[in-house]
Amino acid sequence: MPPKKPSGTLSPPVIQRLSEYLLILEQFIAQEQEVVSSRALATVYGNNSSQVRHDIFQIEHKGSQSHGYLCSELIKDIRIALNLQNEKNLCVIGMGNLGRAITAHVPFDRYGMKLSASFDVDPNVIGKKIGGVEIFNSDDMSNIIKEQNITMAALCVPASRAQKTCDLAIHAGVKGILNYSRIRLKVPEHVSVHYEQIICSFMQLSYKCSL
Ligand SMILES: NC(=O)c1ccc[n+]([C@@H]2O[C@H](COP(=O)([O-])OP(=O)(O)OC[C@H]3O[C@@H](n4cnc5c(N)ncnc54)[C@H](O)[C@@H]3O)[C@@H](O)[C@H]2O)c1
Repeated sequence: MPPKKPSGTLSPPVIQRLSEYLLILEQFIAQEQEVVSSRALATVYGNNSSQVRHDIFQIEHKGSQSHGYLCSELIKDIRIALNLQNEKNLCVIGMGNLGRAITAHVPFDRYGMKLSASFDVDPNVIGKKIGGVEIFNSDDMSNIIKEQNITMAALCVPASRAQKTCDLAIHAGVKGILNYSRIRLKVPEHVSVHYEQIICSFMQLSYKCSL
């Protein structure tokens, strides 16, 4: 049977909460807790039960609210809703400190993604493997992205190289970019960019701590 497709379009905040519920539900399972109420999930997540119920309602989960949700079934439906059933290939571009850390430590394979290649320009690292993933020469990026049907990239190059690298990756077929460099990227409409700046999270925390 072909894998089930996600049911519709979810908003970015709902997608973010669902992905975090998924991690919490996995912790419940690890602690051998089979059933969870919306209130318990909300308490751990830090929102309220009506928000949790509303989010779960959007993924057409058939579980019962009155007796709690079966964690394993809810995990299954969240994975379908987030389209984690169909494996997507991704790459890391720029294998310096950050690129190496992502390659070695992010558990992509548990969430329907395969880190199939990484790229750099430094001859000292090209040809090596980190976490079983080969570092290819950036000059070959276009061909390898096409050959391996890579649709997502983590961009970990210096800011001065980010736009050009991003353009090359998109031209080869990448549709989603997680951009760690500090510049805002210009991309065509069909491409999604997410920006990750750890320092911005600290700035937000710093602001809250100074109130
Ligand atoms: N978002 C965050 O929270 C965060 C945190 C740390 C660093 N950064 C940013 O991430 C990027 C990487 O940081 P880092 O500490 O790993 O730097 P780094 O200098 O250790 O690594 C950069 C790597 O990119 C490679 N590179 C340069 N041009 C390239 C190209 N055209 N194609 C492929 N590889 C290329 C370099 O050879 C090097 O290996 C920088 O832009 C940095 O500012 C962001």
